[in-house]
Amino acid sequence: MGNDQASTMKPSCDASSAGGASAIPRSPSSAAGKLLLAPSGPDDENLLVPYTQDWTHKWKAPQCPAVLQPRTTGQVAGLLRHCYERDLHVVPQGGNTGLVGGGIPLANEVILSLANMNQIISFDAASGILVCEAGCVLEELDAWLRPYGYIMPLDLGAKGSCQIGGNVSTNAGGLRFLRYGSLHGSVLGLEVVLADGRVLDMLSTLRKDNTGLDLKQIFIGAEGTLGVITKVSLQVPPAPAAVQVALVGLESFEKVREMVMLSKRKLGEILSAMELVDAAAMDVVVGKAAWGLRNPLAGGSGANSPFPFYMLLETSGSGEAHDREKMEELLETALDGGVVGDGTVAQDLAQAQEIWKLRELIPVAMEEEGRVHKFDVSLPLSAFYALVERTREALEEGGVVMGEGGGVRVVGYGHLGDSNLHLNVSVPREAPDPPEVSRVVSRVLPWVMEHKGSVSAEHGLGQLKKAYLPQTKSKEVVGVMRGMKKMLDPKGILNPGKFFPDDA
Ligand SMILES: O=C(O)CC[C@@H](O)C(=O)O
Ligand SMILES: [Zn+2]
Repeated sequence: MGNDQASTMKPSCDASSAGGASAIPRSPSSAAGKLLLAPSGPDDENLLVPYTQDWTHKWKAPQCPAVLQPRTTGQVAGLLRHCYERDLHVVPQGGNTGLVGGGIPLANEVILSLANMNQIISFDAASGILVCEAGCVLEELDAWLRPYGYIMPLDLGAKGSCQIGGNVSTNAGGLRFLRYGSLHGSVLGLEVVLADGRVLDMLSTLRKDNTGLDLKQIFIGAEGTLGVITKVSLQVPPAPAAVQVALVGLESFEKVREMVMLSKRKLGEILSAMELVDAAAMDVVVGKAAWGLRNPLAGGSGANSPFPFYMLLETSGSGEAHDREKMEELLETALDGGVVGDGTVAQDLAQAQEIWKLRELIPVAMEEEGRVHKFDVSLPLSAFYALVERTREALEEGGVVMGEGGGVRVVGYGHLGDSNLHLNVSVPREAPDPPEVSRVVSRVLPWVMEHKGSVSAEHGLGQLKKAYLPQTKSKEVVGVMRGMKKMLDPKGILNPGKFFPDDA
């Protein structure tokens, strides 16, 4: 592509061959040309399943008459106007990769899929400003930008399926957050269709614009309750010329905290990711023999995971030799000072990808273990891992059978650099949760609140956590949020029963 200003192009990359694609299933591309998917007989029974259920099998729409698949903003507006006039409820849906049930109907809502709106509208290679439709798949956008020397400012395990409109609607965080920050900063503009079909053109491509309220911000993270995002304008960062990836093993969480400080000090502005994997999480991923992954720090010990903690460190900079030297110097200092027990720096891209897989595939590996209670929380580093230990201890004290082979597994991992912990508790799928498990998992989020954390760091509220909104925000704040909902969607047709608690 020779032009600086690309226009109306479909991302050409095949995500399944783009490398590093996760095993999170791709949502099927909708049948070309059709604007509506609706079962018309028994043969069509499973037609809507990819839209009405999520990949973790936790959320399932009891009844969904149809999936709407518009191709243009005008069609989205027309469909919403139609639904608004008839009081039909609508669930906007991107790649259906969310983890809190935000994109799955609760009753008989229709689904409005943005998958067919997947065109790149423009890209300015000098400023790095991308404008595209909401249904573009994240990984395809990233691959499309690479030849221009740019990347997407966010990266998630679900990149092969998730769509940029869904990312923005849920204010998704992910693996590059530490470096490029929140979508509240990267998104420059949005086009949004309101419940009654009015189109809000806020598709600015300016980095600076102090005229009036920055209205687009209220739609970022609103989970489709205030309007449907149809187009997105983004500031995308230059692709780093040099990337280093290291994995270190540590003997205690106290050492992890020391390493966080040391890494920040030694790597400074080139530090781009700092992820935590505990031994239990490492065991689960390496234990999937068919995946052929190995812990590079396992040595000859025979154990999958000789250390209780691992940190994945990544730098993104512009000088290969300089960045490598910095990473090696960090490891040397950390080893000499007894902060880490062992460490390795990836020698090439393949090794770097292998290390990243050990982290990115944890949610997929846990899904194979059973039904997973997922907790996505922010906690001060002083309380960070205590939550995992406390959960494990409480289950053990309650006599719950733990470990592999049908037991309950508790793993802790996440975006350490952002103080974002993912605590996953898997239970065997076949049986309902033992009462002791239910009791312990019900105590997790109250504990997080007691320790001044957030009950949803990056996954949103959806159905799963909507009850927590009034517990984490004041009455006045929730009141203003409700007022905005009333003003923009007075009939409450958009994503009903999500985000807002039933009784607030
Ligand atoms: O499944 C989870 O609990 C976390 C998923 C995702 O946010 C991740 O960081 O891998
Ligand atoms: Zn995450």
